[in-house]
Formats: sequence, C-alpha cells, structure tokens
Amino acid sequence: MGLLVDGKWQDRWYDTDSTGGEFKRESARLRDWVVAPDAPLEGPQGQAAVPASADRFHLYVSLACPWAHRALIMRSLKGLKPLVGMSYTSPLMLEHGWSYLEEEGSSGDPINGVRYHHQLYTLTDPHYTGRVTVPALWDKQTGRIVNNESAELVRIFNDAFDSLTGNDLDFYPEDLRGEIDAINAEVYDKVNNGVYKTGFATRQEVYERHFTALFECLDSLERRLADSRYLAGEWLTEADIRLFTTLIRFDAVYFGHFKCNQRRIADYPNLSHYLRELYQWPGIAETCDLAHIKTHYYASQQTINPTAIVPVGPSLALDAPHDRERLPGQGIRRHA
Ligand SMILES: N[C@@H](CCC(=O)N[C@@H](CS)C(=O)NCC(=O)O)C(=O)O
Repeated sequence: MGLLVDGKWQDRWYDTDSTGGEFKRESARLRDWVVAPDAPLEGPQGQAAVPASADRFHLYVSLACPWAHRALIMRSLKGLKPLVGMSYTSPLMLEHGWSYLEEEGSSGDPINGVRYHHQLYTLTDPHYTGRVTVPALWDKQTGRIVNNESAELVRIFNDAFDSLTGNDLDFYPEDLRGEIDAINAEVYDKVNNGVYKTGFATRQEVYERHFTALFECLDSLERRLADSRYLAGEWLTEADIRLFTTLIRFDAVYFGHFKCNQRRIADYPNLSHYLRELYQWPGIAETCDLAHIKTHYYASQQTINPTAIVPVGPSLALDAPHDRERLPGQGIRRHA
C-alpha cells in the first residue's frame, strides 16, 4: 500500500494523523475523456478526449474494489466486453500496491506485462505523483491511462461506444439527471465513501460521526425503496449501480472489518431485496467475486486486521427470490 512521488513508489498507509483521525480520499488525477467516434474531441467539461474504437482500450480493475466494480458492471451491461479488454489485480494490495501476479490470483497483464499497477502510472507519466488506484482505463494507442475516475468511466461507457456496439441503454437519462446527481452525492458521501471514512477512522469520535451518518442514510434509502423500485423511480440508473457495489460488500466486509455494525443489509427488508434484484440482473452476478472482495480487505489491510485471517462467512442469499416485482419498474431506459 503506498503512492508515487515524482514517479518513485513509496510504501505508506493512509496518513490520518494530519487530518484529526479522518480518512480523506484524494481526487483522481487522470481525467481525459473518450467520445463517440465522430464526435468533437472534447469531454463534457471541455476535457481532452480520444475517440472510441474497438480494441483500443483496456480496463484495469480489482474485482474487490467497489469503484472499479461500477465500471465493470457498465462494461458488462453496455455490451463492451468484446471491445474493451480487462485485467484484474491480485486481491492482495501489499507493499507494492496492486499487482498483476498470477500466483496471487491476478489475471495477469497481457497488454503491458507489468508486475505492479503503479508501473501503468509511470508509463503514463514518468513523474507521476499521487495515489495509484483502480479502476484505470488504458489507451493502447497512446500508451497511457486516459481516465482513473470510476464515476467518469461509468459516464463514458454509457454512450461513447454505442455506435460500435449498437447498445443504446441509457443509465443517465437527461430528464432524471438532477435527481440522479442528488442521490449520487448523498450516497457517495454517506455510503460509498462513508464506509471507508468509518472504517479507516483512527479516532473514536470521527468513527462514530461517520457511523451515524452512514446508518441514517441507509435508513432513509430503506424508506425510499419501500415504494420506489429503483433509487430514481421506475428506471434503473447509474445511481443504482453505484449503490449496489457498496451493498454487495456490506455484510461480508464493511459490517465486521470496517465496524459498520448497527445493522446488516440483510436486516433491511427493502435494501436486501433490492440488492438481490440487482445481483440477479443479467450481466451483473458475473462481475461479483466475493472471494476477491473478502481476501482483499481482510488480508491486505493489516493495520485493521493484523492476523490477515479472512472470515469464512457470512452466507449471503443473493440468489434467493426477491419481492421487488410488487413495485412498478420499467427496466433500463434507452437513449432517445
Ligand atoms: N476516485 C477513484 C477512487 C478509486 C479508489 O480509491 N480505489 C481504491 C481501491 S478500492 C484504490 O485503488 N486504492 C489504492 C490507494 O488508495 O492507494 C474512483 O472512484 O475511481
């Protein structure tokens, strides 16, 4: 676990002393865009962009990581598997950070042949300074990471490749954007990143503050899902995918390892049936790997779990029937 400073790898755990016991997540730094083949080469905020094409991009992920998991789900649901290759790291993130060591459970890296994920960052920029994170979208043509921010990879995958795949599913419909953005902001702060802020806190009062915010938010999501099939109503959107990747890790990891133990997702009737519906959605279960998930957190984060023992349980009834059909739902919108 560490980071790059001027292109040199340094093995360091998160510094929470300088922030009063708080875990502060650093913003992703590689933020170029991928646009549709004939579109102007510019991202939605004027970012530099490269055109989508088949077999030009490769997605580097960890199957354990909830942020990478968003991108993996979009790759699956948007029919991108034949166009965008994928490599996954070993579940262990130790002194060299994420690795592509097959003997430790990685797929290996057939594109660049690197041992460590940080090498992809120094291939991109030999003087890179910052955290070395997954997911990362690699551009084989320019030999660099185009983008390492999962929220943006979700948006890129939502439309840039549509003319190549013929897949017009729309996870960010224009008329729902205001609502999706508001849900995302709350869920990111209190839930997606909230579990990390709770679990990585190194002061009691900081842990308790994030713990309280997390469960207030889960309680309110539980109420919302009592009469709404998905977070933004009748349509399944990116807001659901972003919540899903935290929910599926919750009972197996965050409840115990991150001490988020007020309630399990299994104790929330609506959230647990909603989790099952999404898990059973065609193309999603195949992106979920609970062995990678549990091994990564319990065996890598040894400041939290010094023995690195990985718990055997719990049994999760993800394939059990769900009751969400009682609510009106229309599935996934199509681009107009
Ligand atoms: N903003 C990034 C965050 C990604 C992130 O933090 N990934 C974690 C894995 S779950 C990581 O690679 N951490 C390594 C580190 O912080 O050194 C995104 O959403 O894409």
